[in-house]
Amino acid sequence: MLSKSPEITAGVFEVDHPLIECHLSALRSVNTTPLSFRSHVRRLATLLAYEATRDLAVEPTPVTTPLAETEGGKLTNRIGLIPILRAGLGMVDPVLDLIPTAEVWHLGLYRDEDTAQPVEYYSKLPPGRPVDVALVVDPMLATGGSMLAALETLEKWGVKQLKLLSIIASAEGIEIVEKAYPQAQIYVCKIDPVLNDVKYIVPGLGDAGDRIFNTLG
Ligand SMILES: O=P(O)(O)OC[C@H]1O[C@H](OP(=O)(O)OP(=O)(O)O)[C@H](O)[C@@H]1O
Ligand SMILES: O=c1cc[nH]c(=O)[nH]1
Ligand SMILES: [Mg+2]
Repeated sequence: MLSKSPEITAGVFEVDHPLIECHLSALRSVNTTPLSFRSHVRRLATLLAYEATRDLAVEPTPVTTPLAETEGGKLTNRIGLIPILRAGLGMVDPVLDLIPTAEVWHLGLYRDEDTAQPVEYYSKLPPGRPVDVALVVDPMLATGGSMLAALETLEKWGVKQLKLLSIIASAEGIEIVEKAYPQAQIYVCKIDPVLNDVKYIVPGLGDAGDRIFNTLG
């Protein structure tokens, strides 16, 4: 009999792994083309998702192999994959490859360039039918404003378990989100030390959405 209900620990997890280190370096580089930028985002999202899904509940399920009956496992809960548009879209396919049964619910938020405040422009969550576990994906967590706005929407929807996946977060953004949502699990590849005067993460990687979609101008 499988016994797979690992303990759920809230907090911030900076995932330390040689492959993350290498792909993140390539992602940061100003010389990385949009084509490789997208592929490094996908690889990093896969590695983050592997860590972030470690404690998902699994229930036993019978499997018939060509040779015998055996016992396998299947995910117990409804999993929602929540990309914050636009940049979060770059992390959807790799996570969906790992969890093909996940429901994808998009949240449209952009950061006003002058105020750095989040502006919501898309949300179509069906009232009364929240997922059990939300994996919120956005490569960048800078001031934390966009993530906080997304979490507020998901909390109102009724989601109980919140898992946030960002490739780079700023130290101050993470502190703000952790304080507001101490029950959330936050998975990041790297916590960078500062925001500059226009609230970009330094050293960071620039504007993730523009680099994914080749809209730097
Ligand atoms: O923590 P914050 O200070 O809120 O900043 C982070 C947000 O900014 C970026 O999105 P952006 O507003 O550039 O939109 P885009 O994905 O459409 O480019 C990023 O992908 C986050 O959503
Ligand atoms: O450094 C940052 C901050 C916000 N959004 C980004 O894409 N990058
Ligand atoms: Mg952007």
